[in-house]
Amino acid sequence: MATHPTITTTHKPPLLRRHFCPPRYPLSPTTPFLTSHLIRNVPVDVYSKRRRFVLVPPRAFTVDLSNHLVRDAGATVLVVSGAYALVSSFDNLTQRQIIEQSLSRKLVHILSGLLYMGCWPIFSTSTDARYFAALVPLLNCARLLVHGLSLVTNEDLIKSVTREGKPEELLRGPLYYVLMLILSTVVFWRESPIGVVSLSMMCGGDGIADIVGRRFGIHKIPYNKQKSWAGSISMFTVGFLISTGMLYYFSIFGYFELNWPLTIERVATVALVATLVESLPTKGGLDDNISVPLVSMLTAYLSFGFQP
Ligand SMILES: Nc1ccn([C@@H]2O[C@H](COP(=O)(O)OP(=O)(O)OP(=O)(O)O)[C@@H](O)[C@H]2O)c(=O)n1
Ligand SMILES: C/C(=C\CO)CCC[C@H](C)CCC[C@H](C)CCCC(C)C
Repeated sequence: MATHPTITTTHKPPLLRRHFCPPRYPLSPTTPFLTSHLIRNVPVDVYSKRRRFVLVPPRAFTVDLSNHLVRDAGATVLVVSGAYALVSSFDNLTQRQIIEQSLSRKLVHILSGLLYMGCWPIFSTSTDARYFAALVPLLNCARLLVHGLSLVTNEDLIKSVTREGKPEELLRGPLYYVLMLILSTVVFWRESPIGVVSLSMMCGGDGIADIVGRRFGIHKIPYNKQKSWAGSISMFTVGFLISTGMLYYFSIFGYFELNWPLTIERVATVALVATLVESLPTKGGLDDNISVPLVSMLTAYLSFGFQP
């Protein structure tokens, strides 16, 4: 039989947490665990003073914790399957010559990161949720390494995400891309506009610059004959629109509240700086999948402030 005190109150858990978590213990989704730990180890005098509040059976918290684990593990499996399905679908479209390999690569570039972010609300509110989410790009990172180093051959992956069909290409753009997804998920997650805007610029903005620039980029940028006005203008416009749309999406879930006139100015600044950096000549220099998200993070950090 359980030896814990019985529940004799109608107070809801948040109230209990307030009583049992002194200010030095942050109220976070892991608080239930800390709370049950504190209750069991609470010194006797404090315990007796607050006897009427020593009410929460640790079992309830264990169930709460395991609910989060089940939900996050399920969400991870779902998103990993989604990533696998996306890459296979584009391989299929390329094989059937419905789209060119270069277009497939850019569509995977645009869609995978944006859909990945779009899935973030599926994860629980636990503080560990971001690490479960980061497992998705991490597994893809391992997949790129294994195939990029030719330890295993997978034509699907190579055909849908490389330009020339060489395995070693997986170790450049696609690898940097998933590394940026991991970085942003772990550092910013869905609670900060910084990560959301930076990934939107990398996926949406940079991806569209290539698609539009290759097709309509007749007028080249004076300082970089490889890039065009059409590519850069579309990067700025689409990057700005996708970033704003993503921020709106996350604000609907209540992850952050934004002052919209100010947010629009800030997103426009980030989009402008990212577009300028993307337009620079980078022969042998930093890949756009590193420079665009990093410079966007820095600009967003300076304009939004850090809200991890
Ligand atoms: N601002 C831009 C960006 C890209 N492009 C077009 O898109 C092509 C690919 O650009 P980019 O992605 O920057 O080139 P790479 O780094 O070589 O390719 P990738 O990022 O796909 O590895 C360019 O050759 C150019 O035709 C453009 O016109 N204007
Ligand atoms: C071609 C790419 C970059 C070159 O600029 C992108 C490579 C993408 C990866 C191989 C796959 C990444 C998958 C995402 C981490 C998860 C997507 C999940 C979603 C539900 C489809």
